[in-house]
Amino acid sequence: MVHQDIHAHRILILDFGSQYTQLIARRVREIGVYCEIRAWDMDENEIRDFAPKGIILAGGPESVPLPGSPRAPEIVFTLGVPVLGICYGMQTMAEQLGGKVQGSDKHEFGYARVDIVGKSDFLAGIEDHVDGDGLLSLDVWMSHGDKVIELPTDFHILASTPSCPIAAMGDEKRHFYGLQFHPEVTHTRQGLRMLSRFILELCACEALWTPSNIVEDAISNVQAQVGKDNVLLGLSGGVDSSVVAALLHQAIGDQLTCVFVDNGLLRLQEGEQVMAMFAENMGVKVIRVNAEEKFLSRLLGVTDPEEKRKIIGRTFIEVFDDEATKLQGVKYLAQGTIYPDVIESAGSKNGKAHVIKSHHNVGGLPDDMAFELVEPLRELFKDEVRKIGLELGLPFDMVYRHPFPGPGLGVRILAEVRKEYADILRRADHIFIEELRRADLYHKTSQAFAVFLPVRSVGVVGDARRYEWVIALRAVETIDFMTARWAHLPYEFLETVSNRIINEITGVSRVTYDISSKPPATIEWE
Ligand SMILES: Nc1ncnc2c1ncn2[C@@H]1O[C@H](COP(=O)(O)OP(=O)(O)OP(=O)(O)O)[C@@H](O)[C@H]1O
Ligand SMILES: O=c1[nH]c(=O)c2[nH+]cn([C@@H]3O[C@H](COP(=O)(O)O)[C@@H](O)[C@H]3O)c2[nH]1
Ligand SMILES: NC(=O)CC[C@H](N)C(=O)O
Ligand SMILES: [Mg+2]
Repeated sequence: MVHQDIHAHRILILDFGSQYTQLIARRVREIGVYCEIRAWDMDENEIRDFAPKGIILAGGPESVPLPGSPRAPEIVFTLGVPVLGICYGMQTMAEQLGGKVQGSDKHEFGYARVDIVGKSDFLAGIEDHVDGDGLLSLDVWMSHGDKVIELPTDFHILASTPSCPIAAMGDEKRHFYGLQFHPEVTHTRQGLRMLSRFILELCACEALWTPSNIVEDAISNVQAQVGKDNVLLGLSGGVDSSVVAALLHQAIGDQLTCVFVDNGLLRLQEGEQVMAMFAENMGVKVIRVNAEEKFLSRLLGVTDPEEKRKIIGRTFIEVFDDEATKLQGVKYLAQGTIYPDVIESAGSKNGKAHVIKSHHNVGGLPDDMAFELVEPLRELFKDEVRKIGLELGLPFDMVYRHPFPGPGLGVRILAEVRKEYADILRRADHIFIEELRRADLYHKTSQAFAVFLPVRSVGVVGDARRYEWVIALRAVETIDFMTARWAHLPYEFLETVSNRIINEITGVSRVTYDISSKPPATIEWE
């Protein structure tokens, strides 16, 4: 039984376009409190109805002194709840409450030490250093050009640096606070404590957002939504759909049927593993559809990445549709949509973000679709999805496996997709992953895979000339997949993988390692 509404104690985060806004939300969730990110121009009535226990104004690239720059809705300051402004959020708060902000194109970026000034509820007991005179200071991370140069009415300075005298400010009565630095990044050593202080003490939120509460809540919501009807779930064996399968299996048992589509673009033995795990071990109803022929024939002659993605997306839906028709009486389609998918597709809808690539499961659903959607992970970040996967009893290895995109090898063959290329790539990928596991490097990288390059290159294997294809290896480290650093894998390790791929796969004469980070490259090659 869920005795308390786990969404009741909630924080609203208004986004001014900073890259760190998602990070703030993840921190708030880590603290155990539900939060949502909304655009800075959220409707005032909606803000009232949202009923936040506190509001965070996040950072942004714009400059408060410039005409037309965004402002927080006035209601933020009249609702009677605590408000925390971070960077741009602090600057607009200062300006809107009667202070002054000075623009500058001189950027202050990186580590700074700020001195704590006076006493406040907000920073009491939070410090990194105490010098001989009892002066307290904090190690923080800054990224700004503009700064607040006059305090708004009733505010005091809480922290200061020589170049930024108002580095933190507060109005203790209303519990309005502003930080010029970023508490959400780990380089601000006490950042999490500051956010906890704000959320748990000043906003008086209870930490109800825990994995077991999330699971209980999701189960009862799904039961209420679907009643006695049947649900179809596209199961890929990836983290998100697997967690949905486990969750729905607990919630509605036999009303769930999963469809696993073998599109011919999967990793080696993927199908067998999915069937073993779900159908045999967990007793979930899984239909395995062999649609290799269908996918590959439609992809024949197609080389444009976006076109491939669209064909694959459409074909998936068609297969789900066919299966649902065969099953009859299926009213709901379940999906593993997670919160970043929702935020990012909203971004592209508002025209604020560019479409870099069309993800096959977002925005790809036909308007006249006969199903209603069940998306129990819609509010969760990937790390939360993983935690509830463990809570639901899925094995660690399944929950912490690398993501694998729905279009699969289709976007890792940089050419027309042919079965012979897919077969080569599958084997190369398998060797790479096997070696990563053997060297205990799999969980030290966030995602790793091989890419098939349609280039022939000369080699010599056992005195014989070879004129064959090139395989590129890609491995990245990332937390949120929005930015990523190429993984600095040991040379000896890369050597082992390269030797195995060239020696064991006759169609390959050369292996390269991708050393591009995201941005400017993306993780996948197409
Ligand atoms: N081969 C497949 N068969 C059935 N459904 C699939 C397949 N591939 C993808 N899907 C559907 O598309 C959704 C999105 O794919 P995506 O790869 O983003 O998620 P995932 O596979 O569940 O998790 P992960 O991101 O860890 O790979 C999945 O949740 C699943 O519903
Ligand atoms: O389910 C998916 N359908 C897709 O169409 C898709 N495209 C990219 N990805 C995955 O998203 C993450 C970021 O990838 P990019 O840096 O290439 O955009 C990486 O983890 C990619 O593997 C996809 N996942
Ligand atoms: N990170 C931020 O929010 C930056 C705010 C503002 N654009 C500045 O440069 O000061
Ligand atoms: Mg996947």
